Order: sequence, then C-alpha cells, then structure tokens
Amino acid sequence: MTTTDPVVSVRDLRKSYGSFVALDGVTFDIQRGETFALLGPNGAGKSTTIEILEGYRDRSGGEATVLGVDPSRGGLDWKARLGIVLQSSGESGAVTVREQLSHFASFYPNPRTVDEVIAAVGLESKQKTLIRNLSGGQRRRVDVALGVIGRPELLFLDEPTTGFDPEARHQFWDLIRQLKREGTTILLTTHYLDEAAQLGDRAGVIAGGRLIDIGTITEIGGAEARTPIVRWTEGGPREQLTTEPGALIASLQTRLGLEVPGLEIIRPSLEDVYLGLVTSTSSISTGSISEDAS
Ligand SMILES: Nc1ncnc2c1ncn2[C@@H]1O[C@H](COP(=O)(O)OP(=O)(O)OP(=O)(O)O)[C@@H](O)[C@H]1O
Repeated sequence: MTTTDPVVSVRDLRKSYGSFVALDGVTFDIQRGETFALLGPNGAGKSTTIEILEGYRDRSGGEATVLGVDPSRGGLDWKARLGIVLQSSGESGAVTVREQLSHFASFYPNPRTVDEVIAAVGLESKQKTLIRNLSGGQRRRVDVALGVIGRPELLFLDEPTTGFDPEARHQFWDLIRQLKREGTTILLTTHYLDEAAQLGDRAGVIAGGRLIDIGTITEIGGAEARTPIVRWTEGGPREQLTTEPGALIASLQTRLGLEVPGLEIIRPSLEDVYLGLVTSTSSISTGSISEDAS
C-alpha cells in the first residue's frame, strides 16, 4: 500500500442473510485523512457495511480493502491500527470508567492518556463511577473514549452520538475535528444530517442496500439544495411552491426588490433533500436518484 492508496476501498460489496439481500453492490473509496459519512434510514445497510470493514462480518461478494488488508483476514497488528465504536457496545462493566480506559490503553503501542480522553468526552466527574451505573448517554461517551484511546489511524464510528445531549454532541464534534487535524481517517454512520454536514468531507447515501448518492455534502444537496423554495403564508394555510413558480417569484422578488407580505424564501436543508431522496423509493430501486440529484 502506498501513501496515495485509499485507506478504505470497497467494490461491489454484497451481503445476504439467507435469501435477504442487505447489501446489493456498494462501491466507494475513502482517502487518507478524509471523514466519510454514511447516511441512510433504518435498515439501509450502514452497520452491515461498517462491520464488514471492521472485520466483524464476512461479506457475501465483492472486494474490500482496509489499510491495505482484506478485513476478513486482518490480524492483530491490523486491528491495533483501528478504532472501533460499535452501534451498541454491550459495555455493562463492573469496573470504573477509569479502569476500563486504562485496561484498553494497555493494548496499544502509543495510546492517548486516560486523562486526555476522559476530558475529551466530558466524563471527568464520572471517572470513578462503575460503568453499569452510568446513564445511556454517558456509556456512549465511554464507547467513544475507548474507540479513540489507541490513537487509531482509521476510526469507525457507528452512530456514535445516539443518546447524546446537545452539549455532548458539540463536545464530540470538537473531538472529531481534533482527530481530523491530526490526520485520522474516519468512517462515520449517522442519522443526523447536521452531523454529516458538520463533520463529513464527503458522504454516501445508502438505502435498501444500495449507495444511491455519493459526493461532498453540497453535491449531495445537488440541484434541489440550490433551488429556492418559496413559502406563502399570507391569509391561509402554508403553501409551498418548490418548482418553477417558486424560483420565478424568488427571482422577481430579488431582482425587482419587491416586498411581498407573507412571502418567505428559503433554501432546503440537507435534511429536506435527504428526506426527499429516501422517501422516493420507486426512484431508488431504478437507481435514478443519483442522476436526479447530481
Ligand atoms: N444477522 C442478520 N440476519 C438477518 N438480517 C439481518 C442481520 N443483520 C442485519 N440484517 C438486516 O439487514 C438490513 C440492514 O441492516 P443494518 O443493521 O446494516 O442497517 P442500518 O442501516 O445500520 O440500520 P439502523 O440505522 O437501523 O442501524 C436490515 O434489514 C436488517 O434487518
């Protein structure tokens, strides 16, 4: 593997559980230092993808390379270069936060200090608490701390902020930005579009086991994100004009400086675009979404 090779390379990845097809030919690369967000609704295939790349699940077909190694054959040296935060950790320990982190740190050649990671996830006041006595969100913070303590080259985060309160999410985003500055490559799955937009250099939208769109966050927003939506709220129920009339009114209002009471020009958020994508299931199955949104 050379320094310019992708850190993660996935080609036509397939996974079936019996007759059920969970992944139906997924292809993407992640470059060194990049943060890639995998977005998709429940059951889309995000965890299946990430767990194959972590070496937890076997694939049914296609190719995968992670840090130059086929993850189904990765040994201990390979695993020591990864940080893994699973979707559910099963951390129910009868040990304290501090003890658990110290124990994990001892597996790695060049770990971060326990104090550093405890501060990074905001668990200073709970470091001597048994893990089983933590709240759900606090346990999740322990999971994240365990994932980063080994100073991984590649960090896998499967819905890392589920159960976090807003302050903890922002603290987590700061931690991820610090890891990005240090050059860590990150694969993140999330339902939160603001999280993908805040952290992701690029994102892939997965639905029904297929990657239906891939690109920078702006590219995924695509034409729809650039088209103004006009909301007319004067005298009656809210009406939304999303196509040509909306664009025309918006353009006239801007060019002529018209003040129209009750007229609000907005641009759809990534969330609006995403919901449009994942609810158009008929288009997804024909694969036309990526063409429409590009
Ligand atoms: N061991 C299994 N046996 C059978 N089906 C499975 C198994 N694991 C996952 N699946 C199915 O594969 C599909 C993809 O699951 P996966 O966990 O990858 O989705 P996801 O995108 O991570 O969803 P979520 O956002 O809900 O976590 C789902 O329909 C799920 O029911």
